[in-house]
Amino acid sequence: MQVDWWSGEDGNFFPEWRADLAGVERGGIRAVGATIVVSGDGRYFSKDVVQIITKMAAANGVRRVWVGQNSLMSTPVVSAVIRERIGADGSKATGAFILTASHNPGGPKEDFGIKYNMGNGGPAPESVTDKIFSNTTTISEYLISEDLPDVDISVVGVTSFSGPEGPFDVDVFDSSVNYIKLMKTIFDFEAIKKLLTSQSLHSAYAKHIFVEELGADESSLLNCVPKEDFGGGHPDPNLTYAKELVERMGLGKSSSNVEPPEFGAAADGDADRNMILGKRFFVTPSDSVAIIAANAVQSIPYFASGLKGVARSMPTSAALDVVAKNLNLKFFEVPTGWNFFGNLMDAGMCSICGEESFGTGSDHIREKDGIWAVLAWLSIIAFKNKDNLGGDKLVTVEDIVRQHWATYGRHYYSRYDYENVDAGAAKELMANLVSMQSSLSDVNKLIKEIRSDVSEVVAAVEFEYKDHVDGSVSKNQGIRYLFGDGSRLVFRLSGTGSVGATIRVYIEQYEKDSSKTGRDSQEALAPLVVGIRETVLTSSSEQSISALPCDIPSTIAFPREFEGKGSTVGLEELGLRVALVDSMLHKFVNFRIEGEVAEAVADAVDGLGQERDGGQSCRRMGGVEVVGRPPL
Ligand SMILES: O=P(O)(O)OC[C@H]1O[C@H](O)[C@H](O)[C@@H](O)[C@@H]1O
Repeated sequence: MQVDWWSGEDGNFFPEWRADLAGVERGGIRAVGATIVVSGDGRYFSKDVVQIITKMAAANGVRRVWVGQNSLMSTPVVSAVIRERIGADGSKATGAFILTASHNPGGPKEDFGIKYNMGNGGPAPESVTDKIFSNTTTISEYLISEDLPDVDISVVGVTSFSGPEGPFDVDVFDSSVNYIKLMKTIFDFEAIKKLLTSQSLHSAYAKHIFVEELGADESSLLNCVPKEDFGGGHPDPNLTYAKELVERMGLGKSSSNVEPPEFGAAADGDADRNMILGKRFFVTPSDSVAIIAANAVQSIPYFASGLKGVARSMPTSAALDVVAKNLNLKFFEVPTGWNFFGNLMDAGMCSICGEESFGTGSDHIREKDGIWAVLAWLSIIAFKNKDNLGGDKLVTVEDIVRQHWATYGRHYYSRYDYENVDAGAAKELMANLVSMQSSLSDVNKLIKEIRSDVSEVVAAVEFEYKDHVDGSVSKNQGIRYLFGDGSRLVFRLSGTGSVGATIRVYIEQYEKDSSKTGRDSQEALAPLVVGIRETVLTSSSEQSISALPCDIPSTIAFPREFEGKGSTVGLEELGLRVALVDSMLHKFVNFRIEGEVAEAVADAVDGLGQERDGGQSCRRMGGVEVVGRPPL
């Protein structure tokens, strides 16, 4: 379709701005003549924003805007489109505006966000985002072609305009085609097709890939029709928010007679994060990337000739490090944020990477990729069962994880989040933790007084990263306390929290003895948790302590790992341990303990006072609030 959109009265539309734009780079991103992708997870406001950005692009001399049909394009697909798609006129994308607030809820009263991805398909690096931010502090005017008509983005096709900045095209297309083509070059779809009997998935692309391409039953898909408000749900793929899936997989509280499927997975709003589940079994993201790396060469055709290297973000558990060491692979530890992996991949140094925040991916694109992670897991399961399909007993997700622990050892792992903390006080708390680096003997004395069975802190360091490729340095990336037995405690300030500050505490302990790798995470980590919480409290001033949330209780990122029927830990014992740990912390803050363990805690420490809250099972004991959801 050809449209003449410009209706400037004197034929001289914003001439001074045009002159300014000729050859100018804005924030390091060249606008004139560019081809930009604009799309996202389809959340509320996306369709309006597509039209606004298109009009601004036209006014800024952009040559083409590529839009996913109905404004839909997941973050990994955007990355693939930037890297792989060639327009009808031979054009390639310059960069992309991704309209999403990722794993945060959507809707008229919820979140909206815009991310910018670069020409390599990856997120903009700090140098660019810093520049964008600094421009926002000085901007005094912006260009927009308000008379450019809206484009119907529900219909696939190119609309060409001619206007004062020259020709301008809006190309609306179905992005799943490019992505599926790419996935077929990576995975053995036939092998996965043979395997698929039942699974549960969440993604706009799920139907096309898993039902149409791989033959899965449509009833195995949950929430796969994009909605502007995600149906009122919270799109973070974790055990707390993917409630329906968690129930279906036998990890919830309801005792349904229906046998759960062998495999379940979830993605977030823009399908870059993923959660992998087996029947009554949760795979931590840190284990997931390690297991994919350990099995990739045999199970995934794309990696058949070997891995260039592997990488994880700093707070992610060291499970991947052990795989790298055993398989003699190059290994990198980078700060939190996917852009750090991109540089390594562009330089051919890394094939597979992952983060504890439910991100897993490879160098096929420059973003984390939820569907890729699901296909990777299905490929591993298909490979492990290749001589066994139709047999009585499938090698399951749980079998694969337990085999992995038996071979490489297990990293028990938990993350605690303190949300909505006063930003100044959070900074102070972090500064105190940094200053404690110089008094390790005091820290050790303190910990030993509380628990003699915790090994010594041998180093406390603030993580700083020098990029292996461009030499840039990223400072203040979190504080690590490293223990003699390989355990780690990490403190970092979240970069994505939306109110005040969020402090994250990551707790990790390595167990090599295969007879001990089957324990419950909370039981295994209990001594360490006691040590660290007391350490935090001692390091903190009155001000930062009181800034830790009281009204809004701290949340816990990973619900307690369920061990299925054969739980090795008595809830009562576990409850007492948790109570011990928390009684130390809640001297100062309300700490929320939830779910089965919460009940056990409540029973164990009953008598300290209890209340009912809004019909929900809830008791308060001193500062501890107990509600009916699973903890860690
Ligand atoms: O800073 P946090 O809140 O811990 O979030 C960290 C995460 O933020 C975003 O989702 C990035 O894409 C991830 O790469 C990163 O891991």
